[in-house]
Amino acid sequence: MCESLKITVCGAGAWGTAMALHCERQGLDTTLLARRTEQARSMAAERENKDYLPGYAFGPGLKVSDDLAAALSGADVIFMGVPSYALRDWCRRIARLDTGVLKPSALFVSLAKGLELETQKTPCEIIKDELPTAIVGSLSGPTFAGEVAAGKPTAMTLAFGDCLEGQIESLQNAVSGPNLRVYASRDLRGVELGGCLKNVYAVAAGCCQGLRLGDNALASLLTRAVAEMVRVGQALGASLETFYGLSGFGDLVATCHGDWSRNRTFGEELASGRTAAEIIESQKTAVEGYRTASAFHSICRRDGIDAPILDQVYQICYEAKPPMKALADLMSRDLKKE
Ligand SMILES: NC(=O)C1=CN([C@@H]2O[C@H](COP(=O)(O)OP(=O)(O)OC[C@H]3O[C@@H](n4cnc5c(N)ncnc54)[C@H](O)[C@@H]3O)[C@@H](O)[C@H]2O)C=CC1
Ligand SMILES: O=C(CO)COP(=O)(O)O
Repeated sequence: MCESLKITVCGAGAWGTAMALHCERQGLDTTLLARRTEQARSMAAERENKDYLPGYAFGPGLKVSDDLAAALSGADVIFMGVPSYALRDWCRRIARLDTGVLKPSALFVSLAKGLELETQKTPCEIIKDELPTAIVGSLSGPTFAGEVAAGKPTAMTLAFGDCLEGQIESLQNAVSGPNLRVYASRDLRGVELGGCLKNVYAVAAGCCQGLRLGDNALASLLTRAVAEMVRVGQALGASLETFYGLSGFGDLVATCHGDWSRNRTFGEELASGRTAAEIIESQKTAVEGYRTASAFHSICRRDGIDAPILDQVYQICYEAKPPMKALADLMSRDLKKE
């Protein structure tokens, strides 16, 4: 059953590439689909993604393409490995394909961890907007691309709201192997929100580390971030337990500590005095926490959700508030019960 699954990974950034490498090693019929022809050509020639994930050779069975229709034709599982801000464009291109290219039973699995700035929608909501009949889910957790590409042990959560139990199980089995263990969840909203929220808290953690505030400060920040994550997530319809799982607490810990994290590094650079816009403009890799902080800020203001850490990250990113002043404001709020 697993060996017959046809997988297409849309987006040849670091994470899409790592997932494609993993699926190929699982023996799945896997195609990595790039948006740009020149990138597809260089990956096919070099058998490596030198732009976004250098140093990890493609397995012999991994196919590379820039042909949307050919790559998606007959696919059982379509991983959307693109940043949230590029997802709607990808979905619109897919929606324009001829009828019959996509299998009606195809599963669309988002790998993205960010909210759309303008609509404040999650990646799966964006996919549903553009492809209303698609069956959508999310695969999330503490999963730095380089470690998955290297085959280091990893665990993650696969969430679907509306597909058949057998379909989830089949994908869970197909993707799980000796180095990757996939848990299943029905709380799609919680899994998506956890992945989006942790990227904003990773920016705060980076500020904390950049300012050399110490281990006590970082531990306190992460603990209060979990409390805030639960409060925001529950207000938006997610289940509490999900935030204590791999896609919530698990990814928060990884992203706030890991040297790999672009969001955490972005926070460190903010602490060094650079402005958010300047840092974002100077790099081509995704820092989802930047736009996502603004999207959550709008949601929390609209719905009256108390989220002081998100609010301070927003002010640092968009109102040029010095991180040290943000810390002072967090510390001087009214005292509370834990
Ligand atoms: N890198 C990682 O370790 C992990 C990343 N993720 C998530 O996966 C998603 C993709 O991230 P990465 O693969 O790391 O990205 P990346 O930073 O490696 O690459 C950016 C990708 O976005 C594409 N892109 C940039 N601007 C675009 C635009 N305007 N229109 C269309 N495409 C554009 C680039 O061509 C490239 O494929 C993000 O939501 C990220 O949070 C999730 C888990 C792990
Ligand atoms: O989501 C990730 C790890 O799980 C990657 O985090 P960054 O986008 O901060 O690098």
